[in-house]
Amino acid sequence: MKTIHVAAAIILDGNKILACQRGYGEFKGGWEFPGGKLEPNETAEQACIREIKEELSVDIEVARHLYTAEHDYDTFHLSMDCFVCSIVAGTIVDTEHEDMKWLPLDNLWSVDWLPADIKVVEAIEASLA
Ligand SMILES: Nc1nc2c([nH]c(=O)n2[C@H]2C[C@H](O)[C@@H](COP(=O)(O)OP(=O)(O)OP(=O)(O)O)O2)c(=O)[nH]1
Repeated sequence: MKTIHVAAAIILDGNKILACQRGYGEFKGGWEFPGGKLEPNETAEQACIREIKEELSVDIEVARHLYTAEHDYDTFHLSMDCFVCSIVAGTIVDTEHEDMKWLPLDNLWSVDWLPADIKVVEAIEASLA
């Protein structure tokens, strides 16, 4: 099975994190962390910063790597590096997602996360909540 490498941002603002709802494709309607696939010769951290700029139009700073989610979907294996980040410049303009929510750390299960994200949310609860 092919492996897809993705970098995702857990954007923290006070006691809230940003959750985004996919607007297209196979996982449309599911909730995720903003991010995307690594390009050749790019580190996961670089991909994370680039994707957030492309998707949300803001500059982020990466505080630390929190968790790598490994998940077998039907047609590919996902390896997703998740970084705790904060916005350092700009205002969010989201052109890509169906919806977006700032979720309080004590209410992270109020959206329907993509399968690979369940363990990420558990890791957030264990270390941030
Ligand atoms: N960005 C992101 N992707 C996730 C998460 N959880 C999860 O299973 N995925 C999956 C969905 C996609 O198959 C893949 C991410 O790829 P992507 O965001 O570039 O989405 P995509 O394949 O539709 O992008 P593209 O080829 O159209 O540029 O990882 C998550 O929390 N964030």
